Amino acid sequence: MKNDSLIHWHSMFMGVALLAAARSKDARKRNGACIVGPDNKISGVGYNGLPRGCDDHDEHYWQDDDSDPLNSRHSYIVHAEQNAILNCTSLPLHGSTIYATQYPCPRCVQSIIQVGIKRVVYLDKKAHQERVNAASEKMLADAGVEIESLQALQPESAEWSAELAQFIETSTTNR
Ligand SMILES: O=c1[nH]c(=O)n([C@H]2C[C@H](O)[C@@H](COP(=O)(O)O)O2)cc1CO
Ligand SMILES: [Zn+2]
Repeated sequence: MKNDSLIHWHSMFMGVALLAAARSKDARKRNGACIVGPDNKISGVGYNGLPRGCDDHDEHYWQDDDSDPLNSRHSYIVHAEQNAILNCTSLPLHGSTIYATQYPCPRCVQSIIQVGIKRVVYLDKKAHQERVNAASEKMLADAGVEIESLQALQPESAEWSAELAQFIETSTTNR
């Protein structure tokens, strides 16, 4: 008998992004991203973390001094969206959609545009990063890349994703 009880495509792809986020070692924020082709095939997944070979246990990488690039975590962490692009298993990414757990920063937006991704679907948007988000938004608009919140696109998927995020948050303890 056929089972009609299944999740929406948007839930699946944001769910994959959230599962990837659960692998992140960043105690401040765990982000994930999933790139999907027009045929609903996943071509790349990533989460925020240090480049390969850089030791996660080296506290130097996680320092918070933004006045000194050598001692700032921002010099070292590869963003989730960037990792999803770098990890992609099929090219080109023209016409793809990227599902991101967070509204992408301008640097990631540059890469998103340059590889030909045509749509961004995000889960959360940090209100206090209004100016940064506006910079991302301007580039995306000028480049003709659509950006929409999962909440606006598919409210049920957004609700489902928020529950999954909560479950991951409470159930991941270094396993
Ligand atoms: O778009 C993003 N994608 C992404 O993976 N991140 C990562 C970088 C850091 O590891 C973590 C927290 O970012 P921040 O320190 O900029 O608040 O989330 C952060 C952003 C937004 O800045
Ligand atoms: Zn970014």
